Amino acid sequence: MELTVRAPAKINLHLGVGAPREDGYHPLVTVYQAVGLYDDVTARQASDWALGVSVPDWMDAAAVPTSGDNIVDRVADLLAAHHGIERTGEVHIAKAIPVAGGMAGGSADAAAALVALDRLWAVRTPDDDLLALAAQLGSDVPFALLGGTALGTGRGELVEPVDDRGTWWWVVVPADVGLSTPEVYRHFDRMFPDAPSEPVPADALLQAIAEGDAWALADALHNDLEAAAIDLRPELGALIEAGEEAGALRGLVSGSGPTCVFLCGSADHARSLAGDLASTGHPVVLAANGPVAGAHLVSYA
Ligand SMILES: C[C@](O)(CO)[C@H](O)COP(=O)(O)OP(=O)(O)OC[C@H]1O[C@@H](n2ccc(N)nc2=O)[C@H](O)[C@@H]1O
Ligand SMILES: Nc1ncnc2c1ncn2[C@@H]1O[C@H](COP(=O)(O)OP(=O)(O)OP(=O)(O)O)[C@@H](O)[C@H]1O
Repeated sequence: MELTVRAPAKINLHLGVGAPREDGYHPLVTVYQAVGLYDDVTARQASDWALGVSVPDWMDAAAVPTSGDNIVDRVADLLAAHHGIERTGEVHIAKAIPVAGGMAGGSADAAAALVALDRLWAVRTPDDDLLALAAQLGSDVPFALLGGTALGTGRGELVEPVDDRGTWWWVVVPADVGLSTPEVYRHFDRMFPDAPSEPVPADALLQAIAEGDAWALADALHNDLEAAAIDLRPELGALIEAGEEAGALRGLVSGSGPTCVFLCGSADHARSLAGDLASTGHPVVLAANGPVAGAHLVSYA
């Protein structure tokens, strides 16, 4: 048996971050959107456990761990322990989501691997258990299972779908070198020692997407980690300015960065902005629409 599960990248349309909790995590009010950039996880039966990774030409293969500390190794350990079985399988991750880019690529792989190994091992884990295991693996992982557009609270692991009437078009510009998520949160704490304990609410954003109004969405996009990411990588500020000057409705750092995303008014607009940014010295420029589905089976043989 061989099966492939596909899982999407995310953008945080709204990322409100509060002062750190006692456990060190930051309380969040976030609106996630799954966008059409995907990693594929393929799993086949084997007597042992083996994991391989492939990346597109533009990605640094060395940035993805393969010797036992990939998040997919942790998924296999956790799901096997949950069912009291040994982990087995030959698993391959085909990456397309920028690594350490603020688009939850590792979380997408974790969600895809949960779905793939659950099928491969025929253990029929109930959805609620899958969501609880996902939350143990990382704050962004439950959303990668759910997909669509969703409100995230707690440390981001509590997710519920929200009304989204738009089909939104994004241009995505990854950086050569990723940023560490914990480092960006630490930098946020240094820059904003008086951050309120309650994160900024997402009301304006939720209204904009419920109405499907692109200009209202452009106005309402909000990321509390953006200033910290730009302070660590000042070139991101210039990139956002360049994208907006080239006609994006709005540019924004994605999550903890350093990937920047640009909201466009249509698919044509996204194609033309992507061309403009590519011709001004950005070697990798991608386009993606959202919302799209969470982790889902795409082939089974
Ligand atoms: C920046 C976001 O991508 C926005 O969705 C997420 O908050 C990050 O989610 P993630 O990468 O799945 O994060 P986790 O694997 O749960 O945590 C990694 C580290 O990020 C920091 N972290 C994460 C989530 C959160 N609400 N507060 C935090 O301070 C902590 O230092 C934590 O040790
Ligand atoms: N399957 C994987 N894909 C990518 N990185 C992985 C994977 N497994 C482990 N990692 C490690 O996790 C780190 C963070 O990777 P990831 O691509 O998930 O970052 P991110 O997209 O910024 O995360 P987020 O947006 O959820 O904060 C990488 O630098 C890498 O060392």
